[in-house]
Amino acid sequence: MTENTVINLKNVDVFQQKHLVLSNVNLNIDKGEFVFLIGQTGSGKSSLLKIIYGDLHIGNGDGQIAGFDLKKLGNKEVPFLRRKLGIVFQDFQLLTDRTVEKNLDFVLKATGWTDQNLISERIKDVLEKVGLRSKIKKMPHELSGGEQQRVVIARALLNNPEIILADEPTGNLDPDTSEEIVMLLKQISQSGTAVLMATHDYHIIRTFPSRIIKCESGVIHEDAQIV
Ligand SMILES: Nc1ncnc2c1ncn2[C@@H]1O[C@H](COP(=O)(O)OP(=O)(O)OP(=O)(O)O)[C@@H](O)[C@H]1O
Repeated sequence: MTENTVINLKNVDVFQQKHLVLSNVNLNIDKGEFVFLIGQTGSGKSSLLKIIYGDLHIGNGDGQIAGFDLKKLGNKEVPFLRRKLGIVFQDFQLLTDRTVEKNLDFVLKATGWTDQNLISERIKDVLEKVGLRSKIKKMPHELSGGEQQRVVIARALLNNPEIILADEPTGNLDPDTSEEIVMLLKQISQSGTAVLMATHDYHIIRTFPSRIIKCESGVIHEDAQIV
């Protein structure tokens, strides 16, 4: 572990209730790294992400995530850990009853922002980053699937996260749009945010050669080869 480490898991056992999903997980991810997380359905990818964002408690082992010690993480600290993380899922989970701007405004206010000028600036900044500045007043249903996913990525960037966790972020998108989303996540990683992306999409993995971690038979392997 160095000063650049943002995810460090040591000898971690991942449980779903009493079921041991992954044992003895050792994983180190640095600032700015882009990492694919692969493995068959049920192999433990989402469970591993849940450990990282504090949704599952670690049993055995140790974990440091963006400066938080998972062993000492109580329910009260979880929201503070989540502010260091941007979470992007397959189903877009935008609030459907309000505009893009109001979706982002809601998250900033919920995470303690109060100055309306700073809020407006931040919303414009993140929309600029994802190429959607002109869609600020649109409702989610007026956007394509790819655009909605970009808004979700913009939302994940609001609090300048150290890590983006993406669980099948291209699962509902066509191949070209999927490539655009992954290109955007790659760009984000190049500006210093680590990205850990769970995917089943081998076309994407081949198109964007990156570090790969595979969940298989209850353990993780580093740098699995994709044929
Ligand atoms: N809430 C839960 N309670 C009990 N067992 C669970 C729960 N969630 C997942 N599991 C089990 O944990 C194992 C790992 O599931 P997980 O969702 O992490 O796999 P995954 O690799 O993300 O799969 P997928 O690619 O289908 O999303 C599976 O055997 C699953 O049945």
